Parts: sequence; structure tokens; C-alpha cells
Amino acid sequence: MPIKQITLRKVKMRLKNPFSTSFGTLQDKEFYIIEAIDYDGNHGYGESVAFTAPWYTEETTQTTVHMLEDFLIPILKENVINHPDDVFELFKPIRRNNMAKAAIEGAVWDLYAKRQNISLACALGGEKKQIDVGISIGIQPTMKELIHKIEHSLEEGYKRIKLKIKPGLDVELLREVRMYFPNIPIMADGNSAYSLEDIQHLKKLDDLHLMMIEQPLGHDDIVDHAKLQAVIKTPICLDESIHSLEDVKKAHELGSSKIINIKIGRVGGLSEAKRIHDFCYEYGIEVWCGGMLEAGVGRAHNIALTTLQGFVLPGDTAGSSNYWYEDIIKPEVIVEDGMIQVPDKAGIGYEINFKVLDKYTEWAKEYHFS
Ligand SMILES: O=C(O)CCC(=O)C1=CC=C[C@@H](O)[C@@H]1C(=O)O
Ligand SMILES: [Mg+2]
Repeated sequence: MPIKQITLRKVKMRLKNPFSTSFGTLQDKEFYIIEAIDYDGNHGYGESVAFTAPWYTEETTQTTVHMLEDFLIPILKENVINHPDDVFELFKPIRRNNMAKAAIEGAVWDLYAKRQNISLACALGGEKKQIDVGISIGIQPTMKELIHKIEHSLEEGYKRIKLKIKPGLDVELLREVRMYFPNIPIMADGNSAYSLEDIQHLKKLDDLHLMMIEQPLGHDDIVDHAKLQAVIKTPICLDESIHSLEDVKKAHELGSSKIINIKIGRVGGLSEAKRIHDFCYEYGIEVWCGGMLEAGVGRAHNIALTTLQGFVLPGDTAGSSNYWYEDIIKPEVIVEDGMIQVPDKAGIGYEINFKVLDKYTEWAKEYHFS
């Protein structure tokens, strides 16, 4: 699949509401839209997910553009790609920088699907026609606002509610939420804010019948999580600690978690995300698709991935309007009764809304391959 040109766009969009977690608050999302164009006039799109500061992983928007311009685009220029899986192999000599790799690999996957005239979901082997989704609610200034947000999300039909917790805003907060909503599916995300010293405290979560606790311990840990999982009933879900299929295999061997949150960016792209899914499906590990507050292109990739059969738990892929005043795709991603209908058009299945994309583009640059 010969590539003629890559176009890189730097985009900045303001979130409707600031998103707060145990590690900080995000108001503006800065990212890159990568467009891969072939000689037949097909256009594939990918979106980068690293934030401006390295507080979720070590990657940032700045490291993303450095990797893309100085390493990843030149590798694509110098090599022949027959299938998007080749991109992961070609990028292997470059250590980590998974979010930068995934952004450009995503564009190649979309281009590949469009060249075959099939949907990205179909190209990945996904069969679901609609996917169940949940919503992730950031830390709110007051309990009243949190309860209001949950009520609103339930009215919109979201299939599970994820709440961010941090030391001092955890067990009591969740107990109070449970008093208002005794039976709804709730999970909590600790974003690595705890340590094994908190074991007795974290054990108190077991009375709250949470679906799971996401990444309570170190961002790079799987050993302490295994110790914690051995003594708490609440299933642990790993997020930050998982960067590859190898990480999943090791976590499985140790018993570090019962559930895996698969984020395309964190694991270096759709090819590795699919391999992780396949392994988890074989070994009975439940998975769901995480989110990085994506705009429409990244969201469309998440939807396609979630069509694989092992994605048995609702993911964080909420509708466009949960995040943005206007999205860069048309139609926007719409959630009805907690479900998204998977588009069956070629590739990501959504058109780029250039009017909106141009409005938020800070600069664009072209790389010609011929
Ligand atoms: O709605 C989404 O896209 C999910 C948002 C979300 O929960 C997260 C996004 C990015 C980093 C974290 O704060 C968090 C997560 O840990 O999953
Ligand atoms: Mg998380």
C-alpha cells in the first residue's frame, strides 16, 4: 500500500468541562491529526492522544511531534508496507513512544480499510454492530455536582459510571454515591495514587460492590497489584501499567488484575491492541476500551476496536457532545440508550468535518514520499 503523502496537523480544542483526576486538571486538549494519502486518492486518519504534560505516561504532545517528524514518518517513507501490522514491526527499533507510534499506525489502518472498501471494524475482525459504552466522570468540586453528573449520565443511558478517586476523596465519597444509587454499575479509577500502605483502606471498597478498581497502585507496577488483588475482592483493572502484550502476559501470570483497560495509544496501536484482546479472550480476561478524551478521529478508532468480541465490558467511549462543543467528524459520535451504532462505511466510517478541523488547526505540514 504505497503512501504518497503524510499531512500532520496540530490541533487545539477546548473541553466543555475541565477534566480532573488524582494527577491534575485538563481544560484544553492539544493533539495531532495524521493523514496518510495514497496514489488512488484515499485518505486515512489517525489522532495522537498524549497530553501536554507527562502525567499519565511519559509522552507529551511535544515528544509526539519529535517522534513523528524525526523517526516515524522517515521510517514509513523508507519502507514498503503491505499490511498495517507491518508498521508495528517497523517501529520496533524505536523504544516505547507508543502514543506517537499509534497515532500514525492508526492513519495507516484507516487507509488500509478504505483501500479494501471495508470498515475499520471489519478490517480488525470485529463483528458487533453496536457497542455498549460507559462514561468517565472526573473529580467534581462538590458532592452535589457529582450526584448531578451521575444522574445526567444515567438519563443519557450510559451503561456504567466511572468515578475518579484520590486519597481523601475515595471510600467515603463512594459510600455516599452508593446511598444515592444503590444498584448502578460503578467503578473507580485511582490513577496510581495509592501504595501498599493503603491496603487496609482499599479493602473497605469491597463492601461497595464496585465493578472494579482501576490502577490503584504505581503506574509502572504489576507486583504490588498482585499482592493487593490477593487480599481484596473488588476486581483490579490495569490501565497505566500495560504497554504491550508482554505486560499483559506477565500481569496475568502474577495475578495482578482480573480486567484490562486497552488503550490504543498506550499499547502502540491497533495491531498490538488486537493482539492483547486476542490473548485476553483466550484466557478469559475481561477487557474494555479506555479513552484519552479523544476528538472524533480517535473516538472512531476506539469504536472500531470495541467491535471485537472480547470487549465484554462497556468502555469509556462516550458521545462527542460529552466533551466538545463541536467535533471534527461528521456525523458526530452519538450515544443512545448507552450504545453507539458502529458505522459500516469504509475505514473509520465518519467523514472529517474540515470546517471544524480547520478552525482548531494551529498549523499543518506535508511530507511527500515520492
Ligand atoms: O472519557 C475518556 O476519554 C476517559 C477519560 C479518562 O478516564 C482518562 C483519560 C486520560 C487519563 C486518565 O485521566 C483517565 C484514565 O485513566 O483512564
Ligand atoms: Mg485509568
